[in-house]
Amino acid sequence: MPQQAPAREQIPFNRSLTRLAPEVRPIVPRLVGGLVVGLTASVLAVLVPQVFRAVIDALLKPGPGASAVLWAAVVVLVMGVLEAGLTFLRRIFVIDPATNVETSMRLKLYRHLQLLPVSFHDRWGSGQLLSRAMTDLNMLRRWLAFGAIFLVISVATVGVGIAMLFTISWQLALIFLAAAVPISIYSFRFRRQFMAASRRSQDQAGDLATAVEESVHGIRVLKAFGRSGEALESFAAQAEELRDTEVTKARHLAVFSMVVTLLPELALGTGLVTGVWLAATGQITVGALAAFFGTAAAVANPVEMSGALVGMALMAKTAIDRHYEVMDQEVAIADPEKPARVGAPRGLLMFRGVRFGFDGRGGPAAERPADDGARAALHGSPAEDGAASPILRHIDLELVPGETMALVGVTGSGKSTLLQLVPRLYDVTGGAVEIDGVDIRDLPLAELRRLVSVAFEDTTLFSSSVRDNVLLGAAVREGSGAELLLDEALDVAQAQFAYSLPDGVDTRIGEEGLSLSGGQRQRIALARAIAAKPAVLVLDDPLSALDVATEERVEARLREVLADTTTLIVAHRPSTVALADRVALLRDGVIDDVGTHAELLARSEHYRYVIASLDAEPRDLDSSLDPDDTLEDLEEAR
Ligand SMILES: Nc1ncnc2c1ncn2[C@@H]1O[C@H](COP(=O)(O)OP(=O)(O)OP(=O)(O)O)[C@@H](O)[C@H]1O
Repeated sequence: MPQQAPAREQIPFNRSLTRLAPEVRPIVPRLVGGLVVGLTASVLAVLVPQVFRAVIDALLKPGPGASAVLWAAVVVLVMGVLEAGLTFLRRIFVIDPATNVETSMRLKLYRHLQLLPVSFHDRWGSGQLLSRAMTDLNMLRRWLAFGAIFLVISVATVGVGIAMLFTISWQLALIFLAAAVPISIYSFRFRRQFMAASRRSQDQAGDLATAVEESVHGIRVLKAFGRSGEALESFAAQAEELRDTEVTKARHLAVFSMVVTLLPELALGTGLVTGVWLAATGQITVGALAAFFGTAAAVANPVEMSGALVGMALMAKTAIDRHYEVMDQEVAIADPEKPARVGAPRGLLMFRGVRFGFDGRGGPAAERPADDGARAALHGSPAEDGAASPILRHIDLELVPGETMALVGVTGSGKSTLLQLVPRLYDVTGGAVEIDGVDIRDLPLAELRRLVSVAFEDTTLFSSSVRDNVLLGAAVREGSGAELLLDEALDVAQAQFAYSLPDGVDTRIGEEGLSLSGGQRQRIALARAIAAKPAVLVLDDPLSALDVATEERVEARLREVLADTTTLIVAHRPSTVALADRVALLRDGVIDDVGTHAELLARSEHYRYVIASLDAEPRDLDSSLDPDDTLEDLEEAR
């Protein structure tokens, strides 16, 4: 299972917000518009008590007060309508742009995920990426459209309100202001606690999403081994952990909300007693007293909301941090600054002193290649020699154009790893892989991946038609040329079954479509590799799931294709070895020997051992390889 994302340093709030600046800049005018109308609506609400003050004071004065009441009613009505209209306008101003920011950030994240090397995806759980792409960005949108604006409006409303309170009575305003001191002190503690819990919960939600994804993917294994119960238990434990964190978060929020509700209420109570005394002693008018309570209530409202608003802001901050943790990951495998071209490809594939090792976290180990200092400087290869013991210590191998070479070695010797270096799924940590004499790191990635085509042992099909899956890497993907390519590829891979599917080659396969058998999937994947018409074909045991008869048919057709395509093929079966012109024996991180199957059988004890331990069938060993190799030879080697 991929590990969880590594823990990061605490990033100050303002620095997190600064990261968002380029995304938010284009929508600033709309946000400011939303803010202005929102503020105006809020200030109107704070001003309403001033009208009451005027009315009450007018009524209490001797003389006719009825017209004042009527006017006041009209003013309050107009203010109410205005406030409602402005609130509506605020939503119109901010919803669209906030959604645009969410979509644009999601697209950038997706694009970056596509660019990031396989080593990154080895390390990060899919749920962590899923939760960042969906939940975090959704939260950010809601904060931009509502939380951020309301936070500013609330602060401004409280500011204006307190200023109004001072115009009414400085004594009463001071009482109200006194409540702000403990609130401010407590808010620091709340911020720290809530931010930690929020980070924990968003990470745990990501892990939970990974768990769901893994168990859905592995549902057959879980069922077949009767381990659904254990899976549920482990999931329940993770879900429980998340629940605990959510409860902790809610508790912090509840305590803070209690403080910000209680203190203004206490201030109001104290203000009531003091206000009545001030009015009774003639220090303020009755109208002023009424206005004080109206204004204080208008101020208390945003203060009470501040718990939720601050909580939302902290969750949005966590979402920003989590987003940029991924966006900050270096695209270590990228196009070269000065790209080279191969011209008309011949398909000469060379491994020159290639070294490679994983760093224990799935990434390529950092090392400075002793034999390739200039290259290292050019490509910025990381330093720290010997960060991990290399799987490939020194690979020298040459495949001449059109040659088919089988790669054999004991399990775990690094065959698949070596193959993955050719399309640059991982970069060598020393030495170089070259195609037609050009270091593959000097080729634009698009060109390299046009030159090289792969079929992995573990086939991945996408949720789309057979046609789209097969033509995924093809130069032409529409029209009669594409149809010809498709027919040919399906024919070579013996995947004609695709025409008999419910909608023929338009049948949707993959995760959301029709389920195919392992052998059918492998043949579609093989057809995909063939349809790309590469100069170099890299096949990782592509026939392992086929039955004997189908394998024979695929091999017969594959030989024709392989005749003029340079092919490196990992072989786990003697019949696959039989496809090759030469065989390379991988042992202890080096190419131990290269030669024809017969030559290696004759001179390499280790080769005889490896061949004997392959998934041998009498048919394969007797007929597919070399007429001189007898089963007795192989049994002896075994
Ligand atoms: N992403 C990865 N992160 C860390 N180690 C890895 C990773 N992929 C492979 N390895 C390790 O590299 C070694 C070589 O693996 P590789 O899959 O290349 O072997 P192989 O020769 O193809 O094996 P097999 O014949 O069983 O398919 C193994 O020890 C494996 O555990």
